[in-house]
Amino acid sequence: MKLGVIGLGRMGQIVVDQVLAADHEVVAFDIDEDAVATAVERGATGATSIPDVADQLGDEKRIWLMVPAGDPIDAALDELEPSLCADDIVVDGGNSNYQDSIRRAENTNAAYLDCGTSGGPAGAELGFSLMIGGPQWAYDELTPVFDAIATGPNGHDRFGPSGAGHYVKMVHNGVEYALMQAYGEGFELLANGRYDLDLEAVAKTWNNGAVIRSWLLDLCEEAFREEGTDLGDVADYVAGGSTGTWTVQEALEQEIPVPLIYSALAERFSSRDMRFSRRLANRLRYGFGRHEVKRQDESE
Ligand SMILES: NC(=O)C1=CN([C@@H]2O[C@H](COP(=O)(O)OP(=O)(O)OC[C@H]3O[C@@H](n4cnc5c(N)ncnc54)[C@H](O)[C@@H]3O)[C@@H](O)[C@H]2O)C=CC1
Ligand SMILES: O=C(CO)[C@H](O)[C@H](O)COP(=O)(O)O
Repeated sequence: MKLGVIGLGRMGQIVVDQVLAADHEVVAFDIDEDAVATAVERGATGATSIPDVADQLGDEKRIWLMVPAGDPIDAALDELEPSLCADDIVVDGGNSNYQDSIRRAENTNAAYLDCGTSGGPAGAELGFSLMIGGPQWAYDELTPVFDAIATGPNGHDRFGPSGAGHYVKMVHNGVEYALMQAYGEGFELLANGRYDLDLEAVAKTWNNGAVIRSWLLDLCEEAFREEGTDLGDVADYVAGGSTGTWTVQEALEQEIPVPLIYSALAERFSSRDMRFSRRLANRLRYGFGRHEVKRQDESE
């Protein structure tokens, strides 16, 4: 199969590599010329623009978008649309909102597959886990490509019509937030608790047979090994947040309680600013109890 890959960043270059390794052809494009050059070095054919990708693919175009979620997806689709027809297939492998994916599927001439991708750049050697929504025929047609990019045939599935793939990935990310928060809280207690512990050794021991072993715990072990048991100068700041926000919004709409996921999201947000509510609580304790007001340079 000949696959067009648009977006050759951390994830897109892996898609290129895996598809080439499975003996398919790749036509690669990115707005960053260096990224295109890298893909060409690895065996892809470079394209100079999105319409050039479409031209090089000929009839029955199969195209994988791996650009950032949001406007870049719409911009890429706007450029592709004049070249697309009903026999073509476009996959969005990024972290798009499932509602955007439903809208895009309705507004394109091609079959549109929304594909949640998990595993991250660090998991590339194993292959990804792919959560897919959209027409069954398009999923069947692209199964050789999914087999190549995923861990194998068990590493991908179609979960329903348009939106289902990104919906499942949205909830996956909510679970990811909660797991990270749970590991974080456990290690925070150990770091400040009764014993002088080597946290890398704790993570390693837990990862060998413990109930809570996981890839995220592998990554905890790596973090303590590389940064030190006190995490060195790693900042108290967690970026991201969009997929967790969507998960919580959806849970509210469905009236499903997700307190762990919400707490993890709130912890992220509260890492970004000094919290007004905590500052007010600090001052109120003085108000009612004449407890000392901690000032900013002495808050540790
Ligand atoms: N990095 C990760 O761990 C994971 C990322 N994702 C999702 O995959 C998608 C891509 O993520 P990354 O590869 O990490 O991002 P990235 O920022 O490393 O790469 C994005 C690439 O898209 C290119 N690009 C942007 N607009 C473009 C356009 N209009 N036409 C062509 N190329 C364009 C950029 O130049 C860049 O090379 C995002 O939706 C992200 O949320 C999903 C799972 C894991
Ligand atoms: O999808 C992913 C992992 O599964 C991406 O790494 C994503 O960026 C994580 O979400 P956030 O940026 O909100 O932390």
